[in-house]
Parts: sequence; C-alpha cells; structure tokens
Amino acid sequence: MTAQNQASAFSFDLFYTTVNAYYRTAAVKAAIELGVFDVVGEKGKTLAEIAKACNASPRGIRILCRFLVSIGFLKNAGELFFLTREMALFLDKKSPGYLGGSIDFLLSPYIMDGFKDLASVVRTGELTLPEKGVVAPDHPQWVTFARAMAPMMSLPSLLLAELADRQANQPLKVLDVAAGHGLFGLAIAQRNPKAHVTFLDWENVLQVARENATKAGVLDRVEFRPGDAFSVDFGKELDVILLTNFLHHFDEAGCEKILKKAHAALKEGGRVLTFEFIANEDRTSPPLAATFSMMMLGTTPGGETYAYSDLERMFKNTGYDQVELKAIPPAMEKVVVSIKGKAQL
Ligand SMILES: Nc1ncnc2c1ncn2[C@@H]1O[C@H](CSCC[C@H]([NH3+])C(=O)O)[C@@H](O)[C@H]1O
Repeated sequence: MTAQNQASAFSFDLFYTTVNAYYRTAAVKAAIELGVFDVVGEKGKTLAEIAKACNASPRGIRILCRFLVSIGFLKNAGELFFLTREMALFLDKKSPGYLGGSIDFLLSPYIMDGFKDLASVVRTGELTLPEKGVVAPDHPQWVTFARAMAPMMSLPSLLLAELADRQANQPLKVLDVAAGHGLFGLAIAQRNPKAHVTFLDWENVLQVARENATKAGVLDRVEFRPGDAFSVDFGKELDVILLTNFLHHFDEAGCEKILKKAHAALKEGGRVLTFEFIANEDRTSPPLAATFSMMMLGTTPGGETYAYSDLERMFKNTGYDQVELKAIPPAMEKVVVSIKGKAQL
C-alpha cells in the first residue's frame, strides 16, 4: 500500500461490505421513505414506537434500525433509537441542511440504470443509457436535479457569491451557465442589488430557476436564456461567469469549447468561477472525487472528475491570464477562479 492510498486495508470485511453496499442504499432509501428519521428525532423512540408511527412491521423496523445503527445513520442507547444533533442536521426533514430529498435524483431509476452493466460501459466506452446519457438535450432528469439537489447547494451558493463579488455594491453582469435551480446566480443577485444575472440552461430546467427567482424577489434583475451552452450566445462584457457543477460532464475538448466561449464573453478583468469536486493530483482521493468520477462514467459519454492541474491547463490553453484554486470551507467542492487579463484575484 502506498503512503497516499487512503482506503482501509483489504479484508474479508471490506469485500463483503462492498459487494453488499446496495443494502446500505436500500436501507437509507427505505428509512427516508418510511419517515424513520423524522419519527426518531433527537429525543428518540423505541422500536415499537417507531414501527407504530411509521405504520410498518415490527420485524422490518427492528432489522432496519439495527442496521442503520451499524452504518452510523442512527444511534441507540438501551431501548431508545435516536439521531445525534449532527445526524439531525442532515436527516431531519425540517432542517435546512436536509439531504434526504437528493435521493429523488441520486437513486432515480434513470441514474441507477446507468450502472446496471458497468462492465459493458468500461469495455466499450459506450453508455448503456440511451443517447448521450444525462447530457442529452432537454433531459428531464435535470428538472428532478434542480428540485432535489437545491438544498445541498444553498450554503455553497452563499460562499461562492462572497468570492464572486466581495464589495457587492457595484453594477455586475453575471452569466450562470447550466444554472439548474439557479441558486448560485440568485445568491449574487440577492447580495448585490446592482447585479444583473442571466441564467442559461434547457428551457424545462429554467422553469425551476424562474420559480426560485420569483421566491427570491429578484425577477426584475434576472434573465433566462434557454438552450445548449455549446451554441447559445453568452453575451458580452460580462463581469462574472459561473460554471458550477458543469465541466465534469464533458471531456477536455468539450470543456475547452465552453471556456473559449466564456473568455470571449468576459470583459477585460472579468472572471470565471468554476465550482467543482476537484480530485487531488493522485486522482484517487479524496474518496468523494473518485466516487463522483464513477457517476460520470455511468451517466455521461466523456465526463470525469478533474484535478486542479487539469482545469488550470484548460484555462491556460483557452487564454486566461490568471488561474487560482480557492477553498470555501465547509463546502467539499472547491472554486477555480480564472481571470481574463489582469485583475485582483
Ligand atoms: N449542453 C447543455 N447546455 C445547457 N445546460 C446543460 C447542458 N448540459 C447539461 N446542462 C445542465 O447542466 C446542469 C448540471 S447540474 C448543475 C446545476 C447547478 N449549476 C449546480 O451547480 O447545482 C443541469 O441543470 C443541466 O440541465
């Protein structure tokens, strides 16, 4: 084992847990669907109480809850099963950090179908999903994404807005490419009353961004531009272009096409903010970055998780003068700030 390999030592346990990892998937999905986490809460409940409140069988709840304890999704003490404060932050439906809704996208039959015959995907280099997978035009899966994943992006969108526009008191022309729910652009519009934000995505997805812009009360300062990011006009003299969770869907040639278009649309001193899961240079860590690449393997024809040096090379190849990596803790994703010409990073 090399020093930088972080996975645990190989063992029977690792093999068995991994081969049966879909039990974890099924258990967490079932618990969310049955409302187990909401019923249990931080105060805790007995197995009999949980079964009753979830309208479920005692044996099912008994086995499910014990398994959830074993994988760290519940705690128990004596008769009581409960959530710690930290678990409740992510698992309680009432919490602003609730992650449960993301299963509508992550565990949708469409996404999971991409992994039914991974050996074939690896052997042939072709998806088993129809057409171009999730990067097919107007793909309905992105409407689900925009609704299901938005809560996970609410904190990162605030952190990115701060990085994009520190002063937040000057006119700012922003393009949010592949905006999805639109939270990233909206955070800038809400922070700076002089900002004007254009959201680009497929028409069906922009409907969700439009709803969110209405809720945010900024409809008078936003614009919606439907269509393909590879062909729709990006505009000109822009201050900021957001590329959040987008580049990983494409191969390097595809990414460079987008970066060139963005460069042409920026004003001198303008910047692109790329928000991504970025792999370490070993490309096997952090584990989430390697996991994310698997998602791209099953669902896109050419995408993967990039390391910073890959992104830096692509930005340099397409004419950007300054490129820098910034962390925005506690977000796990990082931001590459790329400037056209000279400006303060
Ligand atoms: N060719 C394309 N042109 C425009 N949008 C696209 C294209 N391919 C994928 N998308 C959109 O890319 C988005 C990726 S998900 C990222 C959404 C958001 N920026 C966020 O960071 O959470 C989805 O909303 C897709 O609809």
